[in-house]
Amino acid sequence: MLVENKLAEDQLAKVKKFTLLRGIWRVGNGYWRSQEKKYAGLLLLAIISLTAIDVYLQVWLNKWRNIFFNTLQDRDLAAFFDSIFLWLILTVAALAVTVYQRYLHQILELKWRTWLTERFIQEYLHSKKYYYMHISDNSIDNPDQRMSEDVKLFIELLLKIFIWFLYTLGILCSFIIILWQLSGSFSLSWQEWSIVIPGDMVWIALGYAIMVNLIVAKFGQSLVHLNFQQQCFEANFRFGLIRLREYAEAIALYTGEQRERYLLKGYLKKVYDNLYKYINRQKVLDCLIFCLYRGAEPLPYIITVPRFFSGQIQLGGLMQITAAFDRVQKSLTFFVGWYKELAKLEAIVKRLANFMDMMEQMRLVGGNSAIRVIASPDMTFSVEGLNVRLPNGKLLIHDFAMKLQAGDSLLITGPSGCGKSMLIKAIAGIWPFGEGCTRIPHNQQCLFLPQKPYLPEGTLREALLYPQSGLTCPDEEIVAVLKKCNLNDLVELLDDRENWSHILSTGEQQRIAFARAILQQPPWLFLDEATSGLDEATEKRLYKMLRNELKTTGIVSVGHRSSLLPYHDKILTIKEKGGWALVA
Ligand SMILES: Nc1ncnc2c1ncn2[C@@H]1O[C@H](COP(=O)(O)OP(=O)(O)OP(=O)(O)O)[C@@H](O)[C@H]1O
Repeated sequence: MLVENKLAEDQLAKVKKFTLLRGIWRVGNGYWRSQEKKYAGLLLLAIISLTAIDVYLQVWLNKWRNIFFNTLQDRDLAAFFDSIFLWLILTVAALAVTVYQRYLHQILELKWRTWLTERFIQEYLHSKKYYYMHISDNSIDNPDQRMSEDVKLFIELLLKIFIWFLYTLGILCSFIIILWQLSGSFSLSWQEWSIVIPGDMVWIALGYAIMVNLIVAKFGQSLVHLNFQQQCFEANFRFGLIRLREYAEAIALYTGEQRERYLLKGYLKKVYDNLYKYINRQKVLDCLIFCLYRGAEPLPYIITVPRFFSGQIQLGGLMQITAAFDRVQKSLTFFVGWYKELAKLEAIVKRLANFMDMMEQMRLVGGNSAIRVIASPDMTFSVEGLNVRLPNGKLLIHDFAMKLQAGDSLLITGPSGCGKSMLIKAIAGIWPFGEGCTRIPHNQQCLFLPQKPYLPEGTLREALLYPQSGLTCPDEEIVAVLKKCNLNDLVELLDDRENWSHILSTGEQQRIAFARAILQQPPWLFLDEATSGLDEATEKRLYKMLRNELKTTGIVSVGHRSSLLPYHDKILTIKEKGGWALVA
């Protein structure tokens, strides 16, 4: 279909244009413009201030090294104990700063995560996007994982990297100044030209860090892609396990264990293969990082020791220089240590941005649907020029039209797979693929009873009144309806909390759906093979009850059995090649 192809192209173009910063902004900026922005801003400010204090304490600890080692060299016991006391004060201060910085960091993480997850859930449920994603051809994998795991990791990693970046920047700026002050100089001469360059240690640290960053960036690039794939494979494997649990009974009845093992093995193999590649790549990177870090350790000693031996600096100075060099060098190679985390963040941001794009596209699928759903000027339910299509554009039903008054009933029949379920969904206004117009009486509730009813977790009473959360109904009325639907055994269980869709038989669930319809008295009722699990006598009884209890309700049913004919005054037969015939 044209809309779908266009959406797929847009999707591809967006993935190609993806950059990490743009992706982070897209996923994360909403929170900082939300109602919580002031509180979040204060928290962030407190965290940044504590980070700055931490940097300040580190600078002091560096100065302390100079003092401490000089007391050793001078064999000055009183000064030695003074320096130990200073160390104690600095350590206690560092402890308080670290603990509170971490505490506030976690609070911010929690608030942001809750906000963002709620936002995703709200968006996902809005305009039936969850449903369009479910029926679309080019949808994304595992939206559930994206809303739970990916959102959590996104915020965890982003805040961690941001705070570390600030901390490292603070350390870098402070220690570059210290190192510059403590450094010696070197001279370059060529023919009669000679130039003295101060800050030898700073230049060496800088040169070394550039080299390390370039090497690691080259080797680490493939980790981003492997990480992205890993998240998908892990999610697919988890989804396979969930399906096994969900369809446990059917699989057991088919004795499909071997086939399931084969499928799960397939998912697991992908997880294993990709992780194996990742681990191998990581091994090379770890080896490189280790060599590059260790390689830098003797550098400051080698360069500074001549000044120490010649008496230009004391032992404390030597120790302070090496510590400062270590700090500067490590800060400059920040990217190296965080490459793994950045790779992970990039993969997660891609998945979340991709999910947001898909939700946007699903909004368009709903909003741009050429099946217009408009309010009917009177109490009639009508359809005009309706073409029903598959998501790929294939036409199933051509130019359908009908008009129903309140209390009318229509039965849709036809061979299996001809498009009856899609037609009833299109009439009810939830199938977006096709063209035409559906007029639904303004503000009138349409209740849909599918072949497999949905019973939410909770009490049986809540399941009966679903989706009306605020609806209350006297017990006598509920009991009477349950009895009419031949569900006497459930009367005692009204307030029991169970996973009803696992406990009740398909026929019982279908009878619950009928009870729901009687209790809620909707003006329009759609039944898609809603009695397929029932014997003919029960089906007859329930339809009779529907007609008696819901006299003004318009009913549209899909069904195969001829026993349904007497309960409907119009019969629609779907024929081959999109044809149809309506008999009143
Ligand atoms: N989300 C979907 N994406 C692509 N094709 C679909 C989708 N849902 C259903 N189909 C296909 O559309 C066709 C019509 O499906 P539909 O469920 O409307 O048939 P039906 O007439 O109700 O069949 P039955 O009587 O067996 O329930 C089928 O060939 C089905 O495979």
